[in-house]
Amino acid sequence: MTAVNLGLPLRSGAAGAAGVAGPDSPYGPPDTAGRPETAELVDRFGRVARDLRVSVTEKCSLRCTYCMPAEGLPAIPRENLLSAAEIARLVGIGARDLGVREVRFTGGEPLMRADLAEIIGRSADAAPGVDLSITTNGIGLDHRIGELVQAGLTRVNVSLDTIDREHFAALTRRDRLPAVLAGIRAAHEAGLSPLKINAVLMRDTLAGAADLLGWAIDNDCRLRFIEQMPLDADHAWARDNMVPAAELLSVLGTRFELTDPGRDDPSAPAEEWLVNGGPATVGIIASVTRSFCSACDRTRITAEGTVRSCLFGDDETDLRHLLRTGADDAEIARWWRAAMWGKQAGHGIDAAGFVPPVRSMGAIGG
Ligand SMILES: Nc1nc2c(ncn2[C@@H]2O[C@H](COP(=O)(O)OP(=O)(O)OP(=O)(O)O)[C@@H](O)[C@H]2O)c(=O)[nH]1
Ligand SMILES: C[S@@+](CC[C@H](N)C(=O)[O-])C[C@H]1O[C@@H](n2cnc3c(N)ncnc32)[C@H](O)[C@@H]1O
Ligand code: SF4
Ligand code: SF4
Repeated sequence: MTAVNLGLPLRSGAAGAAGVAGPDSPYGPPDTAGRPETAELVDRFGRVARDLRVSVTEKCSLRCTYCMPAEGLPAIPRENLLSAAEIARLVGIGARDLGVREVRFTGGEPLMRADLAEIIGRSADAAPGVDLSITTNGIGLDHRIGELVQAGLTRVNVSLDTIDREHFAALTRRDRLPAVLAGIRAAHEAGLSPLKINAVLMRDTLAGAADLLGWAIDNDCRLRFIEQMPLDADHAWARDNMVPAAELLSVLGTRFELTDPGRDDPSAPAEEWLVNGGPATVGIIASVTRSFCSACDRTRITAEGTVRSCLFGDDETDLRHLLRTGADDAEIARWWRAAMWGKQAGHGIDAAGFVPPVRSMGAIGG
């Protein structure tokens, strides 16, 4: 798709989207030739997106080396960020008109939005009965958990790569491990369950992986390791250097007995293993070596209000313009469906000539 600017900065902007299609584009809407007449978010490969991930900010309290540049992402101008009311309107359209069944708020760091409780509360009103969760680094969660749960938050995933304080500070460029642990404790005390922990698997974290799993089991957390993807802002990822799931399994196998209970949901990114016969588990999100793209059920909205059909797909479709120029819900739903019809088959990391997307993980929303 040719890059089309609708008031969003292209390539040079806050988060650097590559190509943005939208309603006043001279190129018109995304191509929908062959799309069946269905309300749902279907694509050319027969997949249906029902899991919505909404990025609410590019800001973050950490600078994880596998995600952000040391200086953070360029700030998105305030007027380009979706408001709480705009986010809730899209969540409502997704749930009511497009078949969305669960919504996850992410970022950047969602807790950096002072109005996160308002975002969740308005979304709960707009989409009653839909699961509303966050993926967070946990910093400050202890101070916010009450208002978030009251607003309608149903679940929390916290990212934590190591329980060694010095190692944490090196990986995240911030000495904030105690704050993350306080956030995890607060989520437990608030009764949010299951509490999942995401750890990015790297050469650097492999040695501490078994310790992290032992800690997670002792602290009633469901740990999942994520294969590192080429979505770091510094472009340091290298296929030859990444740790594949199989290597992790053999390392964990020296301390724990792992059994594979079989994958029950093919579109869930994590494959679960029973630890020492269960009930404890460890999950592995093998995005690179055992990709789940063929069963992908995700649709994404960026903090600036564009639909991003795939983590690795730079073509985006601008809904913010529609939201701000009086479009009705049916028109917004039509554009969203069109955007998803064009979703690519998969990440393509193993294809010859693979080029990472322009936006990094923190700018897309994990
Ligand atoms: N390749 C790929 N990876 C994804 C996708 N969604 C999530 N991931 C990876 O999985 C990690 C964990 O995602 P979470 O935000 O915890 O979401 P989840 O695993 O769907 O969460 P649960 O529903 O709680 O299991 C992300 O940080 C990504 O690294 C996706 O659509 N594609
Ligand atoms: C981008 S963060 C946003 C939410 C929040 N700041 C957090 O860290 O949970 C979402 C998830 O993406 C993961 N992530 C970031 N960069 C990644 C990469 N290059 N490969 C795999 N996962 C990555 C993080 O570990 C985190 O679990
Ligand atoms: S992974 Fe999350 S916490 Fe770490 S830099 Fe990226 S957005 Fe921030
Ligand atoms: S890389 Fe794209 S197609 Fe594959 S699972 Fe992620 S979002 Fe879905």
